[in-house]
Amino acid sequence: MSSAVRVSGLAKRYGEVRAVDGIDLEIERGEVFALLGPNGAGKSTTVEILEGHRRRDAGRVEVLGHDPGRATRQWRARLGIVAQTTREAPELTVREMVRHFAGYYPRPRDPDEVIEAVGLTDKTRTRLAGLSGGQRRRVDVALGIVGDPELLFLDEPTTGFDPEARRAFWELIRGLAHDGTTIVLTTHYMEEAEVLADRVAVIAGGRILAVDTPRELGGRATEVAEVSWLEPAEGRRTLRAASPTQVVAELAERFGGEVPGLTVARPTLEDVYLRMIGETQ
Ligand SMILES: Nc1ncnc2c1ncn2[C@@H]1O[C@H](COP(=O)(O)OP(=O)(O)OP(=O)(O)O)[C@@H](O)[C@H]1O
Repeated sequence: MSSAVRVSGLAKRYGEVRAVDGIDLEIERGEVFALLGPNGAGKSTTVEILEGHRRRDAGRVEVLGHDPGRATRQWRARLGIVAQTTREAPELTVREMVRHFAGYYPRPRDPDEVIEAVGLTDKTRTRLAGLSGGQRRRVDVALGIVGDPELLFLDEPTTGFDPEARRAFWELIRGLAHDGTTIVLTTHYMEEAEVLADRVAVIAGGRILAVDTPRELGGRATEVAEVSWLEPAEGRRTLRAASPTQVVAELAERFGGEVPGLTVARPTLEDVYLRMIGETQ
């Protein structure tokens, strides 16, 4: 099967600012792909070009087999977009808004099922103006998926969510991915990328610094680990170890069982990400 997204040599300038400066990218169908990068890195510009909402200066772009620069209605109907929250139509109820959007698509999902999927069943008859910020964001997600898209763009989808709502949202996205929806996600939450993404791309200054699985980005999986434990009468000891399992086995033997306060840690996704970004500055 062809890729969902194929990009080569993509470039976009705003005056002197090179917002996107030669990006190559390939996203498989069914993949959850996260774009990570600091403010102003070029993520939104890239995504807007993929969505057909912004013109590019150079490069080849194919999204679901078509050039977004020549978007048709049929092609657009195959995409779902959850951009930043709009404050449109505050007088409509949740159900009215979702039904209204369903009408734009040739084969929409059932609006009430979508409302249930985003956890707003008890707010079905509430006007948008009466929702909290996190609830409004869930409506945005409902509008993005009601067309049953093949490819879903999520721009910082869980900003303003409480932890429970965020976890419920992750379940929802995992369900969509499981059913074959390709998902392109931008986020500033490393945990979100770690939980959801099959692969992440780190972008800074309009360029891609690395593309890998969250687990392996920047050599995370093989990097030296830190083994730490509580040594009686001494306090916490920490050892850097290329073979942490060996160190733990030796400790277990010496303590004759449970090692007090034992932790084994490798760099988090955030550690690796910050190091990559730091090296570009
Ligand atoms: N319409 C515009 N006109 C002029 N400059 C722009 C415009 N949109 C973006 N830029 C600039 O292009 C660069 C990339 O911006 P972009 O919005 O793509 O970054 P981003 O990675 O999405 O950032 P954030 O995480 O803050 O959303 C920035 O330097 C920004 O100031």
